[in-house]
Amino acid sequence: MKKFGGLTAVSDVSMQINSDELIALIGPNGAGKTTLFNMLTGVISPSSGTITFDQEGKKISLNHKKAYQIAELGLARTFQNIRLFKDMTVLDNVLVAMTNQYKEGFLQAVLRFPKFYQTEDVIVKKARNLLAIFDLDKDMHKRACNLPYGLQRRLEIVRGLAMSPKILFLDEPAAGMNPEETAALAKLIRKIQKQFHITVVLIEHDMSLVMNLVERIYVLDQGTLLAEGTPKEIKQNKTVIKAYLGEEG
Ligand SMILES: Nc1ncnc2c1ncn2[C@@H]1O[C@H](COP(=O)(O)OP(=O)(O)OP(=O)(O)O)[C@@H](O)[C@H]1O
Repeated sequence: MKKFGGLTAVSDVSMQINSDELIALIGPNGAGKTTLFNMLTGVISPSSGTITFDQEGKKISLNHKKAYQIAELGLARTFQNIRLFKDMTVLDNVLVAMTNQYKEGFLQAVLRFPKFYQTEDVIVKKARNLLAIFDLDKDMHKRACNLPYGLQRRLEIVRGLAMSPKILFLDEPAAGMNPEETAALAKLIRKIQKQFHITVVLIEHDMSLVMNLVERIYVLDQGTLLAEGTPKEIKQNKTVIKAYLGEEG
Protein backbone atom coordinates (compact mmCIF):
# COMPACT_ATOMS: atom_id res chain seq x y z
CA MET A 1 0.00 0.00 0.00
CA LYS A 2 1.04 3.60 -0.61
CA LYS A 3 -0.58 6.60 1.02
CA PHE A 4 0.19 10.21 0.17
CA GLY A 5 -1.24 12.04 3.18
CA GLY A 6 -4.95 11.21 3.15
CA LEU A 7 -4.87 9.80 -0.38
CA THR A 8 -4.44 6.06 -0.85
CA ALA A 9 -2.71 5.72 -4.23
CA VAL A 10 -2.21 1.93 -4.16
CA SER A 11 -3.96 -0.51 -1.86
CA ASP A 12 -4.15 -4.30 -1.53
CA VAL A 13 -2.25 -5.03 -4.73
CA SER A 14 -0.71 -8.46 -4.94
CA MET A 15 1.50 -9.02 -7.95
CA GLN A 16 3.90 -11.77 -8.96
CA ILE A 17 6.51 -11.14 -11.62
CA ASN A 18 8.12 -14.31 -12.98
CA SER A 19 11.42 -14.62 -14.82
CA ASP A 20 11.38 -14.34 -18.61
CA GLU A 21 7.94 -12.77 -18.75
CA LEU A 22 6.42 -9.87 -20.62
CA ILE A 23 3.83 -8.18 -18.42
CA ALA A 24 1.73 -5.03 -18.76
CA LEU A 25 0.24 -2.87 -16.08
CA ILE A 26 -2.78 -0.99 -17.38
CA GLY A 27 -5.49 1.21 -15.94
CA PRO A 28 -6.99 4.68 -16.27
CA ASN A 29 -5.13 7.86 -15.36
CA GLY A 30 -4.43 8.05 -11.65
CA ALA A 31 -4.99 4.30 -11.13
CA GLY A 32 -1.68 3.99 -9.27
CA LYS A 33 0.48 2.39 -11.97
CA THR A 34 3.47 4.71 -11.67
CA THR A 35 3.19 4.65 -7.88
CA LEU A 36 3.46 0.86 -8.00
CA PHE A 37 6.49 1.10 -10.32
CA ASN A 38 8.03 3.66 -7.96
CA MET A 39 7.64 1.29 -5.03
CA LEU A 40 9.06 -1.67 -6.94
CA THR A 41 12.12 0.31 -8.00
CA GLY A 42 12.81 2.12 -4.72
CA VAL A 43 11.84 5.62 -5.81
CA ILE A 44 9.35 5.65 -2.91
CA SER A 45 8.80 3.23 0.00
CA PRO A 46 5.50 1.45 0.53
CA SER A 47 3.43 2.62 3.51
CA SER A 48 2.71 -1.04 4.28
CA GLY A 49 3.00 -4.44 2.61
CA THR A 50 6.02 -6.34 1.37
CA ILE A 51 8.05 -6.40 -1.83
CA THR A 52 10.33 -9.39 -2.18
CA PHE A 53 12.88 -10.20 -4.85
CA ASP A 54 13.92 -13.81 -5.35
CA GLN A 55 17.63 -13.86 -6.18
CA GLU A 56 18.44 -17.43 -7.13
CA GLY A 57 16.33 -18.79 -4.28
CA LYS A 58 17.37 -16.13 -1.77
CA LYS A 59 14.45 -13.90 -0.76
CA ILE A 60 15.47 -10.26 -0.52
CA SER A 61 13.15 -7.59 0.87
CA LEU A 62 13.06 -4.47 -1.29
CA ASN A 63 10.92 -2.47 1.14
CA HIS A 64 13.63 -0.21 2.55
CA LYS A 65 16.20 -0.44 -0.18
CA LYS A 66 17.35 2.66 -2.02
CA ALA A 67 16.82 2.95 -5.77
CA TYR A 68 20.52 2.36 -6.54
CA GLN A 69 20.57 -0.81 -4.39
CA ILE A 70 17.52 -2.12 -6.22
CA ALA A 71 19.15 -1.28 -9.54
CA GLU A 72 22.22 -3.25 -8.44
CA LEU A 73 20.00 -6.26 -7.77
CA GLY A 74 18.95 -6.12 -11.41
CA LEU A 75 15.78 -4.05 -11.51
CA ALA A 76 16.15 -1.27 -14.09
CA ARG A 77 13.57 1.21 -15.27
CA THR A 78 12.64 4.04 -17.57
CA PHE A 79 10.47 7.00 -16.64
CA GLN A 80 7.34 8.51 -18.13
CA ASN A 81 9.25 11.74 -18.76
CA ILE A 82 12.50 11.28 -20.60
CA ARG A 83 15.46 11.51 -18.23
CA LEU A 84 18.50 11.42 -20.48
CA PHE A 85 21.64 13.47 -19.98
CA LYS A 86 20.62 15.74 -22.80
CA ASP A 87 23.98 17.42 -23.41
CA MET A 88 25.94 14.17 -23.42
CA THR A 89 26.37 12.04 -26.50
CA VAL A 90 24.16 9.05 -27.13
CA LEU A 91 27.12 6.72 -26.46
CA ASP A 92 28.07 8.47 -23.22
CA ASN A 93 24.49 8.20 -21.99
CA VAL A 94 24.78 4.42 -22.31
CA LEU A 95 28.31 4.27 -20.85
CA VAL A 96 27.21 6.14 -17.73
CA ALA A 97 24.43 3.62 -17.19
CA MET A 98 27.00 0.82 -17.40
CA THR A 99 29.47 2.17 -14.86
CA ASN A 100 27.80 0.36 -11.94
CA GLN A 101 28.94 -2.96 -13.31
CA TYR A 102 32.53 -1.87 -13.65
CA LYS A 103 33.29 -0.23 -10.31
CA GLU A 104 36.77 -1.71 -10.09
CA GLY A 105 37.45 0.18 -13.30
CA PHE A 106 37.82 3.46 -11.41
CA LEU A 107 41.11 2.58 -9.71
CA GLN A 108 42.34 0.97 -12.89
CA ALA A 109 41.50 4.19 -14.72
CA VAL A 110 43.30 6.44 -12.24
CA LEU A 111 46.40 4.26 -12.27
CA ARG A 112 46.11 3.66 -16.02
CA PHE A 113 46.59 -0.09 -15.67
CA PRO A 114 46.42 -2.05 -18.94
CA LYS A 115 43.31 -3.74 -17.60
CA PHE A 116 41.59 -0.34 -17.65
CA TYR A 117 41.98 -0.12 -21.40
CA GLN A 118 40.77 -3.70 -21.84
CA THR A 119 37.73 -3.03 -19.66
CA GLU A 120 37.05 0.21 -21.51
CA ASP A 121 37.11 -1.66 -24.83
CA VAL A 122 34.67 -4.23 -23.50
CA ILE A 123 32.29 -1.57 -22.16
CA VAL A 124 32.31 0.52 -25.33
CA LYS A 125 31.78 -2.59 -27.45
CA LYS A 126 28.83 -3.65 -25.32
CA ALA A 127 27.32 -0.16 -25.49
CA ARG A 128 27.70 -0.05 -29.27
CA ASN A 129 26.11 -3.47 -29.65
CA LEU A 130 23.11 -2.38 -27.59
CA LEU A 131 22.79 0.82 -29.60
CA ALA A 132 22.92 -1.21 -32.82
CA ILE A 133 19.96 -3.35 -31.72
CA PHE A 134 17.94 -0.15 -31.42
CA ASP A 135 19.32 1.26 -34.66
CA LEU A 136 21.00 4.06 -32.74
CA ASP A 137 24.63 3.20 -33.46
CA LYS A 138 24.82 5.62 -36.36
CA ASP A 139 23.74 8.41 -33.99
CA MET A 140 26.08 7.50 -31.13
CA HIS A 141 28.19 10.65 -31.33
CA LYS A 142 25.21 13.01 -31.49
CA ARG A 143 24.07 14.83 -28.39
CA ALA A 144 21.03 13.10 -26.92
CA CYS A 145 18.97 16.30 -27.13
CA ASN A 146 19.44 16.35 -30.90
CA LEU A 147 17.71 13.00 -31.41
CA PRO A 148 14.08 13.00 -32.48
CA TYR A 149 11.66 12.25 -29.65
CA GLY A 150 10.99 8.62 -30.64
CA LEU A 151 14.73 7.86 -30.67
CA GLN A 152 15.21 9.51 -27.28
CA ARG A 153 12.63 7.10 -25.89
CA ARG A 154 14.54 4.21 -27.47
CA LEU A 155 17.77 5.48 -25.96
CA GLU A 156 16.11 5.40 -22.55
CA ILE A 157 15.42 1.71 -23.02
CA VAL A 158 19.01 1.08 -24.12
CA ARG A 159 20.17 2.81 -20.92
CA GLY A 160 17.97 0.49 -18.89
CA LEU A 161 19.33 -2.54 -20.75
CA ALA A 162 22.89 -1.33 -20.28
CA MET A 163 22.54 -2.11 -16.59
CA SER A 164 22.19 -5.82 -17.49
CA PRO A 165 18.87 -6.04 -15.66
CA LYS A 166 16.90 -9.10 -14.73
CA ILE A 167 13.72 -7.05 -14.81
CA LEU A 168 13.22 -4.00 -16.98
CA PHE A 169 10.35 -1.68 -16.03
CA LEU A 170 9.19 0.58 -18.86
CA ASP A 171 6.87 3.46 -17.96
CA GLU A 172 4.82 4.28 -21.07
CA PRO A 173 7.55 3.45 -23.58
CA ALA A 174 5.35 4.32 -26.57
CA ALA A 175 4.02 7.63 -25.24
CA GLY A 176 4.06 10.25 -27.98
CA MET A 177 5.02 7.77 -30.71
CA ASN A 178 3.13 7.40 -33.98
CA PRO A 179 1.64 3.98 -34.94
CA GLU A 180 4.67 2.97 -37.05
CA GLU A 181 7.12 3.88 -34.29
CA THR A 182 4.95 2.04 -31.77
CA ALA A 183 4.84 -1.11 -33.91
CA ALA A 184 8.63 -1.01 -34.36
CA LEU A 185 9.08 -0.52 -30.63
CA ALA A 186 6.85 -3.51 -29.86
CA LYS A 187 9.07 -5.69 -32.06
CA LEU A 188 12.16 -4.43 -30.30
CA ILE A 189 10.76 -5.04 -26.84
CA ARG A 190 9.88 -8.62 -27.78
CA LYS A 191 13.31 -9.10 -29.33
CA ILE A 192 15.31 -7.89 -26.33
CA GLN A 193 13.13 -9.84 -23.92
CA LYS A 194 13.91 -13.05 -25.77
CA GLN A 195 17.54 -12.24 -26.58
CA PHE A 196 18.56 -11.21 -23.06
CA HIS A 197 16.20 -13.56 -21.18
CA ILE A 198 14.84 -10.77 -19.07
CA THR A 199 11.45 -9.93 -17.66
CA VAL A 200 9.84 -6.80 -19.05
CA VAL A 201 7.06 -5.03 -17.17
CA LEU A 202 5.48 -2.11 -18.95
CA ILE A 203 2.91 0.54 -18.19
CA GLU A 204 1.12 1.44 -21.39
CA HIS A 205 -2.02 3.19 -22.52
CA ASP A 206 -1.75 1.98 -26.12
CA MET A 207 -4.02 -1.07 -26.03
CA SER A 208 -2.99 -2.37 -29.45
CA LEU A 209 0.60 -2.49 -28.26
CA VAL A 210 -0.32 -4.17 -24.97
CA MET A 211 -2.72 -6.76 -26.36
CA ASN A 212 -0.37 -7.87 -29.12
CA LEU A 213 2.81 -7.86 -27.10
CA VAL A 214 2.47 -9.11 -23.55
CA GLU A 215 1.73 -12.49 -22.00
CA ARG A 216 -0.04 -11.27 -18.86
CA ILE A 217 -1.81 -8.11 -17.83
CA TYR A 218 -2.53 -6.56 -14.43
CA VAL A 219 -5.35 -4.02 -14.42
CA LEU A 220 -5.36 -1.32 -11.76
CA ASP A 221 -8.27 0.97 -11.01
CA GLN A 222 -8.38 3.57 -8.25
CA GLY A 223 -5.34 2.01 -6.62
CA THR A 224 -6.71 -1.51 -6.42
CA LEU A 225 -6.23 -4.57 -8.57
CA LEU A 226 -9.23 -5.03 -10.83
CA ALA A 227 -8.07 -8.09 -12.74
CA GLU A 228 -5.12 -10.20 -13.84
CA GLY A 229 -4.92 -12.49 -16.84
CA THR A 230 -3.85 -13.07 -20.42
CA PRO A 231 -4.72 -10.40 -23.00
CA LYS A 232 -7.61 -12.61 -24.17
CA GLU A 233 -8.98 -12.98 -20.65
CA ILE A 234 -8.65 -9.26 -19.95
CA LYS A 235 -10.40 -8.32 -23.20
CA GLN A 236 -13.36 -10.49 -22.18
CA ASN A 237 -13.41 -9.50 -18.50
CA LYS A 238 -16.72 -7.70 -17.90
CA THR A 239 -15.46 -5.68 -14.91
CA VAL A 240 -12.49 -4.43 -16.91
CA ILE A 241 -14.62 -3.57 -19.93
CA LYS A 242 -17.03 -1.63 -17.74
CA ALA A 243 -14.40 0.21 -15.75
CA TYR A 244 -11.74 0.79 -18.31
CA LEU A 245 -11.59 -0.74 -21.76
CA GLY A 246 -15.15 0.20 -22.75
CA GLU A 247 -15.52 0.69 -26.47
CA GLU A 248 -11.76 0.29 -26.99
CA GLY A 249 -11.82 -3.31 -25.75
N1 LIG B 1 4.06 12.20 -4.89
C1 LIG B 1 2.72 12.22 -4.80
N2 LIG B 1 2.10 12.98 -3.87
C2 LIG B 1 0.75 12.99 -3.76
N3 LIG B 1 -0.08 12.28 -4.54
C3 LIG B 1 0.49 11.51 -5.50
C4 LIG B 1 1.91 11.43 -5.68
N4 LIG B 1 2.17 10.58 -6.71
C5 LIG B 1 0.98 10.13 -7.14
N5 LIG B 1 -0.03 10.68 -6.42
C6 LIG B 1 -1.46 10.41 -6.58
O1 LIG B 1 -1.62 9.00 -6.52
C7 LIG B 1 -2.62 8.58 -7.45
C8 LIG B 1 -2.01 7.56 -8.40
O2 LIG B 1 -1.11 8.22 -9.28
P1 LIG B 1 -0.18 7.47 -10.33
O3 LIG B 1 0.70 8.50 -10.96
O4 LIG B 1 0.47 6.31 -9.68
O5 LIG B 1 -1.24 6.94 -11.38
P2 LIG B 1 -1.02 6.32 -12.83
O6 LIG B 1 -1.90 5.14 -12.90
O7 LIG B 1 0.43 6.12 -13.09
O8 LIG B 1 -1.59 7.48 -13.75
P3 LIG B 1 -1.14 7.97 -15.24
O9 LIG B 1 -1.62 6.92 -16.18
O10 LIG B 1 -1.87 9.27 -15.39
O11 LIG B 1 0.36 8.13 -15.23
C9 LIG B 1 -3.14 9.83 -8.15
O12 LIG B 1 -4.30 10.25 -7.48
C10 LIG B 1 -2.00 10.80 -7.96
O13 LIG B 1 -2.47 12.13 -7.95
